This record gives sequence, structure tokens and C-alpha cells, in this order.
Amino acid sequence: MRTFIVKANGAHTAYDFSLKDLPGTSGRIDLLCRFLNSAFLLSHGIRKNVRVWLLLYGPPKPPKAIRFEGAELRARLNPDELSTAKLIVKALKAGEGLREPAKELEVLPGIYVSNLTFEDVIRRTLKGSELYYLHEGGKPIGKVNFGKNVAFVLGDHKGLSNEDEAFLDGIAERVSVGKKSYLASHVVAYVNITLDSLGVP
Ligand SMILES: C[S@@+](CC[C@H](N)C(=O)[O-])C[C@H]1O[C@@H](n2cnc3c(N)ncnc32)[C@H](O)[C@@H]1O
Repeated sequence: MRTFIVKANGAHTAYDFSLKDLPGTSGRIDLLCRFLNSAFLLSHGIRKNVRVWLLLYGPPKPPKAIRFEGAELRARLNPDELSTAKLIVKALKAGEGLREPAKELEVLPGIYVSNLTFEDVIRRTLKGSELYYLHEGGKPIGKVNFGKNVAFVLGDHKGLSNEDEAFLDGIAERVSVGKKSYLASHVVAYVNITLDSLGVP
């Protein structure tokens, strides 16, 4: 099982943006759409062994956590950003009335929304997976011995904050796919393909 956790510090937590201008109005939800597509899509199918947590921390009411489960997804993830953005909008609308800190609401099969924090999600994930933080300065990915259940944390276009990094220190090994800073959606595609070649489920 592969889990990808992306912390999007500016991504809006309510549907107060324009689908016609995602990069300019949503706090970069366009980036999250490309991330989801790279995490799940194969040429003719979907990766059922993938879970993605989107942690949205932008205005007006952070946090919002949206979980996508490959094994349960029925809604079509298409390569275009707009249809993926509409799934995120659906989740944000469904989560508007949520008050409980830990309750997850199923929005569509395989898509859940909650008020879980980044730290909550990391703690949950640690119970069943080895945790890695994808970072340019980390250990080269080819030198890591991965187990069966692996989880990776990534930042958005601005990267993780010092506080987020301090929280991960000691609980997540830093792993790198190269010295250059790549787009998060490219990194997740590279990690998926590398894990495929290493035979990691
Ligand atoms: C666009 S990058 C963020 C760049 C941002 N300027 C920074 O300084 O962190 C988005 C995320 O992709 C991951 N990433 C980018 N390049 C990477 C690399 N070479 N190896 C591992 N992870 C990488 C990191 O998790 C990063 O936070």
C-alpha cells in the first residue's frame, strides 16, 4: 500500500474560488488536481494500492483533509484538471457543516472529507506504514529498502514550513528523487514508477 500526503498551506478550504482560474483564485488547487492524477492514473486504469491525503490549510477555515482511496474510487478521475477540481469542490461543500474534529464524511465512494489536521493524519499513517518525507536533500530513493506499506509526505509549490519539518524530524526519513526541485506531481509519478520497478506493492 502506498500513501501520499500533501500539505497545501494555501489551498482554500471552502468553495470560494473560480473553476475558470484555479491557479489564481484557489490557493493552487490546480496543483492538487495534477497531484491526484499522477498518484492514481495509469494509462488504462487506476492504481488501487494508492491512498492520497490532501491537507488543505488555506482560507477561510483550515484545516480540511480530503482522503482518496484507490481501491474504492468509483468517480472517474480523468486526466483533465477541471473534472478533478469538481471532485474537490464536492468534498469541500460536503465538509462545510462538519464540526467534529475527527469525523470523516464519505462524499462519494472512495472520497472522504474531515477536519483532521496534518499531525492527526501523520499519526494515523504511522500506525500502519513506514513514513518518508520527500525532500531534495534526502537519501537517494534507489538506496532505500522499502517495506510493504509506505507513506510519503510532500509539500506544495512553496514546500513545507519549518514547523511542519520540525514535526516530521525523527519520525520520517528524508528521501530524494534528485537534487533539483521538481513539481510535486512529477515527484509522485516518479515515486510510483520507482516503487513499481522495485516490486513494492
Ligand atoms: C515544487 S516542490 C516545492 C519547492 C519549494 N520551493 C521548496 O523549497 O520546498 C513540491 C514538493 O515536491 C517534493 N520534491 C520536489 N523536488 C524533490 C526532490 N528532488 N526529491 C524529493 N522530493 C522533492 C517536496 O516534498 C516539495 O515540498
